[in-house]
Amino acid sequence: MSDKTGNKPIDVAVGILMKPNGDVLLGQRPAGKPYDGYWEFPGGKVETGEAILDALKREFVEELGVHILSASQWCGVEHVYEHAHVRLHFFISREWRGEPQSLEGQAFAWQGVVGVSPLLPATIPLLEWLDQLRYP
Ligand SMILES: Nc1nc2c([nH]c(=O)n2[C@@H]2O[C@H](COP(=O)(O)OP(=O)(O)OP(=O)(O)O)[C@@H](O)[C@H]2O)c(=O)[nH]1
Repeated sequence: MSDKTGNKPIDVAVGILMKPNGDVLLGQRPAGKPYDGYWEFPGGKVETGEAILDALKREFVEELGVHILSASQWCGVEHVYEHAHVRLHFFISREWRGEPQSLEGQAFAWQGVVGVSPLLPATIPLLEWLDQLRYP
């Protein structure tokens, strides 16, 4: 659905890498992007004609040098920011190849109980759902 300004949502593929102990990987948005310095799960915009899972895999290689081997679609969230109307497609991956590297100069951190802050507003509600999944 379009928002009040008639803008169509932008699809964004977002990945939650989850270790066997439940730790998840967060990254900090680099300088120059909207909400720079905010923490998020890695990912990015889906390109025209691209499958969402392919976008997820591409972003992880570009940003972190990580090859996602399998991922399951988890949930979707829509959010209207002042800069964009986004439709976030969250995936959970427990199988990947490679150690995350900071290829775009961003900070990243493995977190159990997520303690990094601030988080992107649309991502905040996810943490409670994620904890229900990780620590039932
Ligand atoms: N990756 C990611 N993006 C999120 C999350 N939560 C959330 O609201 N977003 C929003 O989704 C959009 C992602 O776009 P982006 O600017 O990071 O995408 P990109 O890497 O393709 O950027 P580019 O425009 O520089 O190519 C942003 O508007 C961001 O605010 C999240 O947890 N992870």
